[in-house]
Amino acid sequence: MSLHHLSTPRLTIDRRRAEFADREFEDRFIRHFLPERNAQLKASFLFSAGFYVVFGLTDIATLGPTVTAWTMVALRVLVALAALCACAAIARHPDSAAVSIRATNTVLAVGLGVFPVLCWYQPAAMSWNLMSLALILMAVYVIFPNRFIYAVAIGVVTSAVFAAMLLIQGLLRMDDVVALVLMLVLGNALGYIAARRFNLAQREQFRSTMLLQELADRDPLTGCHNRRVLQRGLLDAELTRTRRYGSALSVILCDIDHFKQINDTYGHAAGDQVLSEFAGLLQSMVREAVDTVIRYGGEEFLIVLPETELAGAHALAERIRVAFANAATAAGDGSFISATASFGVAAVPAQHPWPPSNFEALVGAADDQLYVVKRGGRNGVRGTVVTAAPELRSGT
Ligand SMILES: Nc1nc2c(ncn2[C@@H]2O[C@H](COP(=O)(O)OP(=O)(O)OP(=O)(O)O)[C@@H](O)[C@H]2O)c(=O)[nH]1
Repeated sequence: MSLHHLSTPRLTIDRRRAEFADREFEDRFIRHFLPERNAQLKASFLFSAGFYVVFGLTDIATLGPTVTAWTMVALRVLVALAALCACAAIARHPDSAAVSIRATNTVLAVGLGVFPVLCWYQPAAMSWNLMSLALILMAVYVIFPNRFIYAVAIGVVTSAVFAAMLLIQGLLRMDDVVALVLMLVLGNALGYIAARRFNLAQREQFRSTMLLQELADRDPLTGCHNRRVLQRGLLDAELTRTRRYGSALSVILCDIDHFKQINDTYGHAAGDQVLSEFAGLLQSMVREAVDTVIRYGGEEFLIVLPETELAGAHALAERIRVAFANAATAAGDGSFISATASFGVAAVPAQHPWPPSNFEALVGAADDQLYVVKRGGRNGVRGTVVTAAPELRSGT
């Protein structure tokens, strides 16, 4: 789950390609719909495999039980096998968008590569076969989920191959050839329009959903993320990464000191101003697109620092502490408000043998450190490495 601002360029849809201009965001979109897409693909593969094989009966009926007819049936079975292998690949790699797209293109390439061979040997049925192709083209564009540009490339190349075949065979009258080629053009044009509209509409809907989610995940006063991102599993996902790859992870819990006094002295609006300047300072001092600042409580913020050891997190907290203590917020009446903040740091070191299994343990450890700083006079930083057993924690 990525939590970084959805900037306008990331959300731009390249209307020519009918996908997001930003590759990473497009991948996110594809991953979002991958389970649905794979289910549709499997159903389409199985349906087309059955259909392809059943139509072998027409080969036998047209050509009789000849070697050519049986070769055609064998080719049809080959296509069905390719479709079954694609289903198996998708089932084995349900999380891989690349496998899903490769499986689609392989089945389409095998199926549409075999089809001209079948048609070549049944010249008498060419008109019917070309009409079937026009319908198959619609499936290529709208039934098999694929990247729009791949669907267009497959549709156009297949149609060109058939047009060339008609001309090379030279069995049909020129006016029939023109009518059939026009039908293929129409099939491609309708498929193109339908697929483009569908791909654009799906992306526009996804963009709206992401923007709404972004709004719901943000605190309106400070622009920081709110606690919903923790409920949605941000920190748990980071902990999973830590467990899987042995990478370090730190959190800083920080709280403005005597904030109630600021409110009482200067008023709630000035308090809000101090809060949003503190949040702005936090956001400006962390790594963009890597760290996450969350408004954890009223005047309490949680900073999540992936791949950061205790020393690095402690140093960052200290830099923020000094910067905030030296800053002043302009109150509405022309006076300036100075404030300090306290920081509790908790870190899971790289290759930790027992990283915590949930974020509460990590945040709880940072909270304990923050509490000690508050009790010790505030305006300070204290950190700990999180161990499996709370009693083994060591303060720094
Ligand atoms: N202006 C403003 N005040 C808030 C907001 N959210 C919480 N507060 C206030 O923040 C204050 C927090 O007070 P306390 O929890 O007593 O903590 P404190 O005064 O900062 O004292 P220490 O944390 O012990 O240093 C309360 O008065 C809340 O009303 C907010 O969004 N805006």
